[in-house]
Amino acid sequence: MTSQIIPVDPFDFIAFGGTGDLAERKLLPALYQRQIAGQFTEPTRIIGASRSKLSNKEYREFASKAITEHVPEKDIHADELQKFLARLSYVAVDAVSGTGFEGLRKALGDSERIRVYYLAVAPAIFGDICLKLKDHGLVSEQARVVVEKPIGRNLASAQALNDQIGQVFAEHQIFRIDHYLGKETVQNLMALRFANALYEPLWNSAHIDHVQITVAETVGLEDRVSYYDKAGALRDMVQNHILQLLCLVAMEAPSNMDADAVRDEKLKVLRSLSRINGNEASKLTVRGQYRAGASAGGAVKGYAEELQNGASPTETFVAIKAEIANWRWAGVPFYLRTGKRLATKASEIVIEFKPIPHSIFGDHAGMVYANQLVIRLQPDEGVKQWIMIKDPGPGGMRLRHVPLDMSFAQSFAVRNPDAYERLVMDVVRGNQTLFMRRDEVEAAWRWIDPIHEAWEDSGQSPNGYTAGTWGPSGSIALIERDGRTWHDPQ
Ligand SMILES: NC(=O)C1=CN([C@@H]2O[C@H](COP(=O)(O)OP(=O)(O)OC[C@H]3O[C@@H](n4cnc5c(N)ncnc54)[C@H](OP(=O)(O)O)[C@@H]3O)[C@@H](O)[C@H]2O)C=CC1
Ligand SMILES: O=C1O[C@H](COP(=O)(O)O)[C@@H](O)[C@H](O)[C@H]1O
Repeated sequence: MTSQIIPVDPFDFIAFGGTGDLAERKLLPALYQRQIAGQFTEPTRIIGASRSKLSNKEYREFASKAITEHVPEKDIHADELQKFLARLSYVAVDAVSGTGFEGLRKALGDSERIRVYYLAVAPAIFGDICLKLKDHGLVSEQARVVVEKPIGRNLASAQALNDQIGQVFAEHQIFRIDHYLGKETVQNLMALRFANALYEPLWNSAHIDHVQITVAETVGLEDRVSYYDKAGALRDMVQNHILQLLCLVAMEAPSNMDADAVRDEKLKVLRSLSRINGNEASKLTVRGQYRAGASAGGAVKGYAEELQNGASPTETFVAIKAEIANWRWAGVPFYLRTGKRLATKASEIVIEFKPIPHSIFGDHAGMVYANQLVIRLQPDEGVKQWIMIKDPGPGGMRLRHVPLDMSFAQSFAVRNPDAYERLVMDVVRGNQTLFMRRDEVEAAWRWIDPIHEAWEDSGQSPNGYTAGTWGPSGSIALIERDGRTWHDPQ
């Protein structure tokens, strides 16, 4: 099966932070993949911009290495790589002092082409870059700016950051990226819900018992100590990725796929989340921090040991029982959990339907399990609808719980593009459907901030958990005291 590639108009892609980790591991490989997929039209250019004094040749060497290391070998073709490198140039700029912006203006010239300013830099300098772009006359109507998470560390700082960016770019030019929205199965969740008549009549509190969202990672701190220790799992993963997933599960059908139609519906969900205040935080949330243990077959250090400077109150795991106070979802818990150094790397959404009201099969037929819809985001993207069937063959009526399995890799022989590939092309097209609007980001912080405040006020530390497990025992208690169980991804 082939997928249809729709070429985009020629564009200039300016990667601020073009020498950083994100550019190396994600942006340059994603742009290369879109080129070999045939999505570029000419003349498309990519300009790296950061403080290091590099020549064009040296930046091309950096990009060549990034692509060789982060693109699968089968996709590396010498002629395509040369063609890609020929698009690249580099300008040394310092966003704080402002040096180099004149050079950037010269490199861009007077073209009317689409300009994508991708801010792959620390949020502290987003405002500086935007203002300097404006001062140098580099913000045309065709310009877009892409900002990475985290947008702030609480509501006040997010508002300040949004104000700074908003002084220079109009909201329709601002692309707040959440790479989870570019994942294939996340978009498929919308197709599943809104392109099928089957689920919608059941998609409410009359038929759904609860929802689980698990985003589990096996990695630890990696080399992101300075960022992660100030952020923690709630800010790093829940405020953005997990709440976005929750929105897509819980939102009403938008009237169409236009950006604002979709974002209006997500915003209503965020605003309907029941606040978790001081007293409730100890009952409805669990924090953890990994201790030494085993991961991917080897011994790994605990978080505090990795930090080197000792103890830290930062959580590397969080589980939350969330409620959405509206007609569709009242009384349906959404259990959310994410953590580093867990038993496996996997992300899943589980929709558990209510059990049948009465079993007619008697004691010998075996258990009757509730139907579950399991949406697997990664790895092995796909959807499984668990149902009860009769165990095949003679010997009476015995029941079995089996999945109707739609694994995308098996069903479709097409390459599954990385989230950044899809999202970067959407920026060029000017399609904001899969990007967060200012009010969404701020509504998410309004829900997150009281949880943080409650944790700080409690003076308690996160509970320890052994690396390579499913988090602290309190997380299991959080769901089991409601008579339910976590569905641990395999
Ligand atoms: N890495 C990842 O996987 C993810 C990153 N993000 C976000 O992306 C952004 C970038 O992260 P990451 O790539 O990891 O960070 P890095 O620290 O690896 O890179 C930062 C980049 O910014 C440049 N830079 C720093 N100061 C200035 C300045 N004053 N003027 C111009 N350029 C500057 C650096 O180059 P130089 O020193 O040469 O100036 C470098 O290229 C952050 O906001 C991060 O939170 C979000 C999700 C995932
Ligand atoms: O944004 C982030 O996401 C990654 C996990 O992304 P995934 O696509 O590998 O699931 C996480 O490791 C990182 O801490 C966070 O900043």
